[in-house]
Amino acid sequence: MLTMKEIVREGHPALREVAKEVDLPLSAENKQILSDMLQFVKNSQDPELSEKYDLRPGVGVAAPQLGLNKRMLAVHFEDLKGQLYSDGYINPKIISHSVEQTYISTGEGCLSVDREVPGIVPRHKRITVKATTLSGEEVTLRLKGYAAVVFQHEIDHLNGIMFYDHINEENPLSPPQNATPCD
Ligand SMILES: O=C(O)C[C@@H](Cc1ccccc1)[C@H](O)SCc1ccccc1
Ligand code: NI
Repeated sequence: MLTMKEIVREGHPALREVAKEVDLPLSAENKQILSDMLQFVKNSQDPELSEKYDLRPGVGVAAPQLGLNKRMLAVHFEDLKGQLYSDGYINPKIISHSVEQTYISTGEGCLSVDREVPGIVPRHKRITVKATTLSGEEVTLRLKGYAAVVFQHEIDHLNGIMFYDHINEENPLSPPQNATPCD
């Protein structure tokens, strides 16, 4: 099973690379990797397992955080309306997004960043994502608010972008124009 030992930390080159598209259908190896990533996120939210294996709670993880140059990510979370998002996604692509922005009022963290980085992280409020799921289904996701933020955070990892790259250096705590909090 994956633990925090497998998560690379800021400074590791994998976090600043643009990850390569993954061949489909998934090889057995890539299917196992993505399945392990999804299980890791689920385990990180389990009180007993997270304590037993010292897992930091997370709602998603991207393959570059395991040092893997692959466009794969896994998420497991409920949005603020209780809709569950729990799957692995391959070659996700944001095909459209709103001009309107959103943000988490308390800022963002990252499993690959072992420090607090205060600041508002502006994100698109609505995004449409095309991807292939762990089971091989081609899907189009229309995401808004918190779900849109989670997917943008993870897709950023596939493009070598860290959440703090989006924080306004002069006014880190000031919400951007045309933006409303998602929480
Ligand atoms: O490092 C990662 O990619 C996982 C992040 C994803 C994330 C961070 C901030 C906002 C949205 C997604 C971890 O989930 S950070 C820890 C965390 C745990 C619960 C809720 C939000 C963030
Ligand atoms: Ni992250």
